[in-house]
Amino acid sequence: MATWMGVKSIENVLELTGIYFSYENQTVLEDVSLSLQRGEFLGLVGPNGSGKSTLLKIALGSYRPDRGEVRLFEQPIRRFRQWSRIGYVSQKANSFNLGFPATVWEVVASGLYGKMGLFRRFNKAHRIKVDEVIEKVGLTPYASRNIGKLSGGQQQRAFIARALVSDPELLILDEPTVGVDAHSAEQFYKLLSHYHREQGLSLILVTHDVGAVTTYIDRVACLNRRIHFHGDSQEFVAQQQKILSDSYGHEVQVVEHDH
Ligand SMILES: Nc1ncnc2c1ncn2[C@@H]1O[C@H](COP(=O)(O)OP(=O)(O)OP(=O)(O)O)[C@@H](O)[C@H]1O
Repeated sequence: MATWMGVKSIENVLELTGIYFSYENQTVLEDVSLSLQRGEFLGLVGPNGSGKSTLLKIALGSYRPDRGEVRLFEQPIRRFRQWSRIGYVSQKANSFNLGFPATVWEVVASGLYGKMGLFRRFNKAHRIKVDEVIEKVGLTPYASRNIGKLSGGQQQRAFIARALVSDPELLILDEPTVGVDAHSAEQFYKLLSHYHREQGLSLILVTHDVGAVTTYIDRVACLNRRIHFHGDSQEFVAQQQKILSDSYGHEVQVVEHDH
């Protein structure tokens, strides 16, 4: 973290400024600015097709915006090289190829490749790390099982473990609880909350589960082509019907989590 005369300045792990993006002739993002400070847990909500996944892909450098600037860990994205500081779990993890011949352990261990260089030889410390993360996500009994033989929720936990095994500072999750039952989703939010609180992990969670947003998350951004709200989750809760009807264009029923 940058310091000047002993005063800690706040570090943005992600900063998007004035982003515009179109697919062929469809404008998907218009003047979107959003930032995430170190240690923040941001929920990104918005209706289907509102540009959430596109925005994440821009943040991760997969797409280049038509206009605007992306900064990661205070560096312009074109100069950023430390990709192992960022973990990403895409929506596609939900539709993983069930025939893929790898065990849970191997899938999780593959998350270390980025840090290991060319020869990819696991030493004892690597193996301990993989075992630890598998235990944290509650998959120890399934470690040697083929990933395709797990339930959707268990597979999802394996993909989170793969993203966490390299100790990222920022974790980006695109709708990780789709197709996961309510109890598993709750466990999953608790796990994220643990990493957030205990290890200061910065998180962006794309979700349609507005109830989770209000329970576990510090800040909320509501996107529908433009940012319709960006602020504290308390403030979001206080005004959520208005914010959601502005951005979704209709009344939204909010399911409260029971805490
Ligand atoms: N590769 C693509 N080519 C053309 N159009 C696309 C492409 N990907 C997404 N779109 C369109 O861009 C818009 C934004 O899509 P995006 O996936 O970013 O939305 P989203 O908010 O993540 O949606 P959801 O909540 O349904 O996952 C949608 O209208 C979508 O149809």
